[in-house]
Amino acid sequence: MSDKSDKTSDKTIVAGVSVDTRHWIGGRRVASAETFTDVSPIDGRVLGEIARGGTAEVEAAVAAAREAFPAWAATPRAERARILHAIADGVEKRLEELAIVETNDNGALLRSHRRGVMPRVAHNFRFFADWLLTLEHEDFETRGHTNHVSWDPAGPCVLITPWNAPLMLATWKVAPALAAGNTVILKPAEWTPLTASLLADIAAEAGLPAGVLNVVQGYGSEIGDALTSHPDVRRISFTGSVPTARRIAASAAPNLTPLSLELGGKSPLLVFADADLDLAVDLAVEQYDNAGQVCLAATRFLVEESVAEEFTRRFTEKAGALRQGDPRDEATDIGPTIHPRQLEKIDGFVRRAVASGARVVVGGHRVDEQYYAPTLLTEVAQDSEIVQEEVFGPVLTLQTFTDEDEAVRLADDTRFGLAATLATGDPERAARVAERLVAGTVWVNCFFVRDLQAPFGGSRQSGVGREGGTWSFDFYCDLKNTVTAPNGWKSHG
Ligand SMILES: NC(=O)C1=CN([C@@H]2O[C@H](COP(=O)(O)OP(=O)(O)OC[C@H]3O[C@@H](n4cnc5c(N)ncnc54)[C@H](O)[C@@H]3O)[C@@H](O)[C@H]2O)C=CC1
Ligand SMILES: O=C(O)/C=C/C=C(\O)C(=O)O
Repeated sequence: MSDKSDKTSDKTIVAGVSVDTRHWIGGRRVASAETFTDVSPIDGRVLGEIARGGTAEVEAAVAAAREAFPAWAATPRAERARILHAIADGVEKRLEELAIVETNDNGALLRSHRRGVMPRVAHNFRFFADWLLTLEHEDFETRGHTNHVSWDPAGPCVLITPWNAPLMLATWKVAPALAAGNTVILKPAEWTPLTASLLADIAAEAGLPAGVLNVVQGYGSEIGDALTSHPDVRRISFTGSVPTARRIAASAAPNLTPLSLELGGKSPLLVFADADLDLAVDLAVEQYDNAGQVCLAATRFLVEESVAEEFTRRFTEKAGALRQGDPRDEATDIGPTIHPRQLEKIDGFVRRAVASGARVVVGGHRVDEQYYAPTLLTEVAQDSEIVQEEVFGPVLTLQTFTDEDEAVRLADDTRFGLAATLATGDPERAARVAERLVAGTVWVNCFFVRDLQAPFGGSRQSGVGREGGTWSFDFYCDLKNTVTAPNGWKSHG
């Protein structure tokens, strides 16, 4: 680790935007002796050489977060909220830059970043700033004693985030952690390190004190183990894969550091014969969003047998009209996968499925080493790998069912439980089925309607805990109940 805070060579220019490639620790830019290469999934072009952190950078970042904690925790809520709104202002001011850098870094559609994702980044800060100010628990009495519940800041929080929606998912965690009065060490995914660095600039410009937000860059376990096993870390929030979550849980276990885990899914889309079939097909085609690299994606279509043929016909027609290509082009519907390694993984899933009897209805092949054709497979067994495991690419399966019980049985028969989507014209059926499904979120005749007030997370191996609204504050705070004797002085109740 070395301090090279004056060197302009520690910046890279991405689509005309200057991005610092060093860590952000204690309000200073910090370089590492080693770097890693960040490439664009659009065309494999090198975007920059990024500081490759390890134990020394983690020690420095945790120390900075620990030092900054008491003052930030003591900062009045209204002032914390004001600074979070100023960060949101900064995000909105630089929205176009953030959108173009993110698209170059993770390959998701520029039009989505401009119009959907980056506005949500700003909203994450505004929402949690405002929610903080409403956070009250009514005092209540126990045999004349008053119970007062408070949300106390917990301390330094480690936030580890993935590449599929880098800044959106990072700020989902950063905003409530900061609002709660904690300090943060953010580690973005090594495939998408850039917008986290821009966030550090924006936060500093907004007046966030040094050390309150730290950004460390580096490879998964190379830097991750030091972060997650650190005894001074009070919370760990992680979004990513199940194997990494297991490793993080093991690393955090000796300190009993509380964890929030938002993991993968294998969510179903249930289409009943009484559904509006055009709506069902629209919902189905949406599952190719972000080239299928969305944890919430309903990747398993379960369609009532009597409408399966017509559903498949309409889906095939609609999917065939999708335009795959450069995500910077406004006309593109599906961009690249994040990395050739991810594409290899996707292709492996499809080849193994076909070898074991799956029939390709749509796609089923790579376009080149970055782009995978949107794919639909049918004639897949419930216990097959392609039905049970998360692919995280534009690969969907279709199975049929004959009645509601079978639909629910198939829907619930994986180790995941993140989300489920229903298409039905019968509100009573919707209520009945929703109640029986194991899922953190159920959408009825809609998809991806998200509200930060709602609890968000997964059941079974899709996660541990919920974030969103008050649930975020429950996680990022040490809840305390202060019991006061009648008249404020009598003891033992
Ligand atoms: N939101 C989601 O549900 C996501 C799910 N995935 C799933 O995971 C699969 C693999 O993708 P990866 O990028 O390899 O996911 P991953 O779970 O390995 O990476 C996510 C984050 O964890 C970090 N990380 C990795 N090892 C760590 C460790 N030992 N300690 C602390 N942090 C660590 C990474 O650097 C990254 O920031 C995907 O194919 C997909 O199935 C991936 C990204 C997001
Ligand atoms: O957009 C959201 O609210 C949540 C998105 C979550 C994912 O896409 C993910 O973790 O993969």
